[in-house]
Amino acid sequence: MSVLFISGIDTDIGKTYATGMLAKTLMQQGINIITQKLVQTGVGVDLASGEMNIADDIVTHRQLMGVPLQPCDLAHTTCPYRYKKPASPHLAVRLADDVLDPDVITQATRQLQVNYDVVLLEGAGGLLVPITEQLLTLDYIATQGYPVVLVTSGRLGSINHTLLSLEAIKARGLTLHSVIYNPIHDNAAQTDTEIATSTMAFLQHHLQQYYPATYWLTLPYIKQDKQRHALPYFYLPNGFI
Ligand SMILES: Nc1ncnc2c1ncn2[C@@H]1O[C@H](COP(=O)(O)OP(=O)(O)OP(=O)(O)O)[C@@H](O)[C@H]1O
Ligand SMILES: C[C@H](N)[C@H](N)CCCCCC(=O)O
Ligand SMILES: [Mg+2]
Repeated sequence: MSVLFISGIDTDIGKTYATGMLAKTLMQQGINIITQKLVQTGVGVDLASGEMNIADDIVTHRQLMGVPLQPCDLAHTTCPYRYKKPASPHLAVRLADDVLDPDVITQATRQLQVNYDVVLLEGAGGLLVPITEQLLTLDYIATQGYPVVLVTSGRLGSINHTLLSLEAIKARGLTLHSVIYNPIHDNAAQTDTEIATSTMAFLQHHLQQYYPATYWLTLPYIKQDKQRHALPYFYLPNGFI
């Protein structure tokens, strides 16, 4: 499998951190890997050139990987579609008076595949986020047949969001490659730790029962200044890729 689609149960659930950490770990295992962002909203404009900046999530991926921005980043191949409004892509595209052509994204992925063995393609928000008025993220994944990695957490509400995402993936006949549990909400300030622990156990059990071939991974907590602190170890099961 050379393209994995990284989705999550919602926006801000940790897809970017999971994608960067996966890329870093697989890179350390000798895999020639790159990340891509489906479409980025909430992007700033470079004052000097007037051009849209490189996608924020791509910048974070490279920081986590510990590599500089690549030529394919500077050429925006890793995220051709970038928009100013921090909103659902279909709205951000409309407000920019633009048209998003999914074939452009597919061509960008194919171009990356020429130079890299694995592409991790991060979505925007969750699986049913519209990238155009007519096309949901999941519609796009289904046309490509990409296996899905789903990022979740232990915050109250995650069980429902996770199982709904699994139903949607199954309904399209797609492969659920793995579920990544992000412990970001596991401290008492964010949610009840008893709820987080129970949510994790419930989801793990559900996967063992109904998705025995799916990997379960736990993302480490990453200190905010990722460039100064050594990154924690991210355990990937044997045969993950
Ligand atoms: N494992 C983690 N360790 C530390 N901080 C985290 C972790 N996961 C997420 N965060 C924090 O939560 C924020 C949101 O996470 P992230 O940007 O990965 O979300 P996302 O799912 O990629 O959102 P989007 O839909 O906008 O792409 C991050 O900016 C970071 O501050
Ligand atoms: C701007 C934000 N951080 C994301 N990149 C976009 C999230 C879109 C969510 C749309 C929705 O589910 O209502
Ligand atoms: Mg992201």
